[in-house]
Amino acid sequence: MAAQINPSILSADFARLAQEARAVEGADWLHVDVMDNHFVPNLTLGAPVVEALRKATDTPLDCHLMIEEPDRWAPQYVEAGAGSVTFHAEAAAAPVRLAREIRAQGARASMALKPATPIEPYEDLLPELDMLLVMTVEPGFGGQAFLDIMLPKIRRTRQLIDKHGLQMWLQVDGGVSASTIERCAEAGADVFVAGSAVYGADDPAAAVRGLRQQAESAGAAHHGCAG
Ligand SMILES: O=C(CO)[C@@H](O)[C@H](O)COP(=O)(O)O
Repeated sequence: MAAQINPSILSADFARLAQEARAVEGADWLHVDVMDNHFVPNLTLGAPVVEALRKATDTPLDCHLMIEEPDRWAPQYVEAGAGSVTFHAEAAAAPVRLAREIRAQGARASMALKPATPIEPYEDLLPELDMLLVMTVEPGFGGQAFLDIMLPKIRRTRQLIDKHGLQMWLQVDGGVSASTIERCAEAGADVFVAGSAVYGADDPAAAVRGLRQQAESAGAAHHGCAG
């Protein structure tokens, strides 16, 4: 399977969300950043907007919950139409139970790690997940500079996924652009969230195609990314 490019609607025009969602048709998933002003210092949208987006586009929704108490709230996002739900390791009270609940509802279960959170304590949890998200900026805002220091963590996460023979996806998010995507792909990522690099481009759909091509040339399609 090819590398996946997930445009982040955090960089879109929130007054024109439906059109902005359709502007990136051809993307693999639409990345929806849910922020509660507690887990991160920013506030975006909730389940009713996810439900509206679901009706506005055929692109599946990849919801990244940057919220406290994901154990309580994540199921609402599956009900609203998310095809993938990512909760944060730092916020989940019972990550195994939560991942199982998301999967039982019929969505893909994913867990995110903030830059300072190591992957190693979560090794035994990986089989419960469909995707692991390594944040490459501090969560909260689009348009930040990519943290190169996260590349070794991406590599170590890829090694753990391969060690266990898992088919799960490895997503990166934050500062992913034409200048950084190849480094992420070489390190082992196969799902790429890009906000400003897509919505800041004159032609967002062409930006998605360009990023995908770069990621695949750098090796992202060879990491065992399975649909
Ligand atoms: O989750 C986040 C930020 O917390 C990201 O999804 C950003 O929205 C990505 O934006 P760029 O760094 O690509 O501009």
